[in-house]
Parts: sequence; structure tokens; C-alpha cells
Amino acid sequence: MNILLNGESREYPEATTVARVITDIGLSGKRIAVELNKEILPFDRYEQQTLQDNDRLEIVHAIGGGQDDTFTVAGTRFHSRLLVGTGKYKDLEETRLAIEASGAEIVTVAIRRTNIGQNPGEPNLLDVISPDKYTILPNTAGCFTADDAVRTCRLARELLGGHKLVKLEVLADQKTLFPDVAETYVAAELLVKDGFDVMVYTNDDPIAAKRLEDIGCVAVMPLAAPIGSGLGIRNPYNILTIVENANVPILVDAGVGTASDAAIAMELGCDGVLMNTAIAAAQHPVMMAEAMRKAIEAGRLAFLAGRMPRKRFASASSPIDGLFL
Ligand SMILES: CC(=O)[C@@H](O)[C@H](O)COP(=O)(O)O
Repeated sequence: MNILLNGESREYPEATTVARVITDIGLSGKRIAVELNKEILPFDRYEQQTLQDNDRLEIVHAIGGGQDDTFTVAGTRFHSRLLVGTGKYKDLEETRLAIEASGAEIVTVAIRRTNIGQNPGEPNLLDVISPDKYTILPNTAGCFTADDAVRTCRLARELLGGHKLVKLEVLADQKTLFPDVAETYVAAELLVKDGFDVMVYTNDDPIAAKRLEDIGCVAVMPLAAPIGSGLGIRNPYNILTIVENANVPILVDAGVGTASDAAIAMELGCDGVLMNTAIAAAQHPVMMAEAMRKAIEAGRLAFLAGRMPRKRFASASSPIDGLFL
């Protein structure tokens, strides 16, 4: 039988249990949580769970602030579930400090608006955000057609020496900056055929999200609200449906305004959140970057822990049943 362990295929000659896989990879005895086919099995509840052919098992070390709680995009594992942009900062030093405080490992760069080598002689973002330290995620912000977006990704690939991971966004109009989903499909198909690993920005529409996954995108990134609006998650039920249907990482992208918005995205089961304005436009960007890092970790842990069911009526916090009064 075959299982997918943290995104990698693993063969077993016969049916096996989660406990056996954990022993095989040297983690027995540790307090961990696992995700089986997107469902969290916290702590010790997975032990005797028998795996089926093609089950997807993610190992999640939840204890200790998510130190080893990783997610995988295009075969690379990342510890930080917070992805950040580089626009709207006062200067490059503030950009550097905020990104450092965010703990982000993936940093997105608008190729049409940021110099990463295409304008020699001008300040180069890569001098402060080094590709040796961060995974640079070129994005196609400012592209309104599939052709433009594909051309921009190819330019990024040249500038970054064969880099395959890109964030595709094809926008429909200046006022809303909502994605043009039809053009996004076309661009995604062309880029996937051309060998790119495509993380794709889209509406909070479960049908569009699934279609982009089927096209071969390595991650799907539904908006929380319009880019730069800071309105937070407008449609949590759609985000939840997208997460439940997905076989690739789902990252909320755009419209987050403050730390609680980021935590809600994580509590809904998203794999991560990408944001820019909420940090860069805060009164204290570096402080907000740290708040966002903590919110992402707290939201993730709350998701793993599993929230209590909502109830319509009260139930006493200190039950007296069984007490002799
Ligand atoms: C930086 C980037 O890629 C933006 O296009 C992204 O969508 C972020 O949006 P916010 O600025 O609303 O966080």
C-alpha cells in the first residue's frame, strides 16, 4: 500500500497503522498531533488508526509552540505559516526589520514594482532580503491579462536564476483588485505546462479553488477581502469549504487587517496566511509583524487542539454533579 507522508510517497508491503509510521520515522514516544486526510487526530488518539491505500498523513508536532509544525509547498517544508509581502514600507530597513520580526520564511516580491536586479544601479531588495535566508516568491501584482502574468513569471525566472516557485495573480480591475478568474485559469495552465510551481491568488470561491488545484497549482490562495482593504475574512464558510475540499495547501492571501483575522484563518484550518498591508501600514510595523507571527501560531495551535462545540445555552464551569453538599 502507498501513503503520502508529509507530501512524500511511502510504500508499505501491507496495511499499517499510524503508530507504525511514527515509529518508523523515529518519533515514537513524542507528544505529537497528526493530520489524516486533512482531519486532525490530536495527541494519542491516532495510535491504532489503520491506514488505507493513498491516505495522506501529515505529522504535526504541536507541542512547544509549533516548532516542528511544518507545511509543504512544491516539495519544500516550511516552519513559518506566515508569508509576507515587501510593499508599502517606509524604507528598506523597515522592510528588513518587519520581515525579520514576522519570522516568515517565504517573502513575496512584486516583480513589476520592485527592483530585484532588472534596474542595475538602483537599490535592490535582494540586498536586504537575501535569497540565501528567505524563499523569494515572485508575484505578478499589477498584471491584468494572462499574457502579462506569464511574461512576468518568465522574467522572474531569469532574474532569479531558474527559480520555479511563483505567485500568480491576474487582476480584473483597479478598483477592487479582485482576481480575473478566467484569465487566471489560462495563465495557470500555461505556467504549469512551462514547469513553474504555481501558488495562485483567487476568489473565496470553492469551485474556482478546486479548478486551480486540478490545473496543477501547488497551493491555492483565496482572498480574505480585497487587497489592501484590511477588512478581514469576509466569508469564513467559503474558506472552510475550500480547506475541506483541498489536496494542496490553502493560504489566505490579501485583506487581513489585524492579528485576530490571521488567527481566524488558521483556526479555519488554513495552512498559512500571506499578508502585506496589515503589517506595513500599521502604526508600528515591526511590532505588528511580531503580533502576526504570534497570531498565526496561536490560531494554528487552537485549530490542532480542536475548539469546544458552540452551545446555545449556559453550562456551569464548575459542575456540582456528584458532589455531596
Ligand atoms: C503582497 C501581495 O502579494 C499582495 O498582492 C497580497 O495580496 C497582499 O494583500 P494585503 O496587502 O491585503 O495583505
